[in-house]
Amino acid sequence: MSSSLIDINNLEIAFGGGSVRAVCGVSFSLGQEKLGIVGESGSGKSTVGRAIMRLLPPTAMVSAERMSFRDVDLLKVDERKMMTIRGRRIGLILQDPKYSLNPVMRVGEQIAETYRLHYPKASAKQAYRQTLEMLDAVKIRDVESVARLYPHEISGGMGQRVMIAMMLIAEPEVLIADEPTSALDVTVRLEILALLDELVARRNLGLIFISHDLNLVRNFCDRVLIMYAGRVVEVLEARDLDKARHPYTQGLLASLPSIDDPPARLPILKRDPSWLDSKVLETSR
Ligand SMILES: Nc1ncnc2c1ncn2[C@@H]1O[C@H](COP(=O)(O)OP(=O)(O)OP(=O)(O)O)[C@@H](O)[C@H]1O
Repeated sequence: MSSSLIDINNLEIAFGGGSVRAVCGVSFSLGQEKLGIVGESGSGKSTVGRAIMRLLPPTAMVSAERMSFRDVDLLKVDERKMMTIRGRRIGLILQDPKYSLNPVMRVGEQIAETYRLHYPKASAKQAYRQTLEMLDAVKIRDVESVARLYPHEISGGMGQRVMIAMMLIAEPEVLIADEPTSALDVTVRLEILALLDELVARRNLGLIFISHDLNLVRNFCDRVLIMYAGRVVEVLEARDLDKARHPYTQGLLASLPSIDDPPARLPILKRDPSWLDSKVLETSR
């Protein structure tokens, strides 16, 4: 068995009876690391994440030479077994906690309910104690007061902390975070990133961090996968991004605005049809 948490080889995903090729020949593996997947809107990042969680609609046509989590074949596993993996061994964090929290239930009750779902033998008192502990683990102060609030009474950053707390209850091995900080302002974003960073390190998790923000990913992740039109065009250690060889990655880097040296005009990203057939450029680890 390989030491990877997730192993994907030649993943193809199409919609519309094959007319929309959303993901074409994507291969990568994830260890206990922070792997960023970066690309523009529509490049297929979220589709890859949802395929791993087996959350694509039935109309999606999915094939791969391999798509596994540990020793589980994600191409063949049935829905019953998948329910023991999804949200338990692989956690998902989405952009906006507003849509994931129940608006008419207090935050603490929602966490306690999740706890009792995972640990059905736990008493109400135990679940409440764990709820406060989870809120504390995601660095919320005055946990008892926060537990009594409704989702509309908490800020976006606090909502994201609550979602992370709920997801940690099951002690997952892999986290997939799809634009988890895009709805947050800059300071709160940094706090949530620091929290994720600490949790990944302390719990030895593997993190797939999906984002359109190359600057953020280069500072936060260990390794970066650049996607263009459903394909992985380049894989790099985050610290080596300046050595990117693919013209698309180079174009993305050149279009990042700089505070120190603002260009008079940001360059327009040029695209080349030959990129659709080019080999993945990979810097060896
Ligand atoms: N359920 C679906 N039915 C049809 N096409 C879909 C479906 N889901 C995704 N697609 C198509 O697959 C392609 C990839 O979409 P995806 O959402 O993965 O891109 P993305 O890189 O995550 O973009 P964004 O950053 O905007 O979320 C797009 O062309 C999209 O329109």
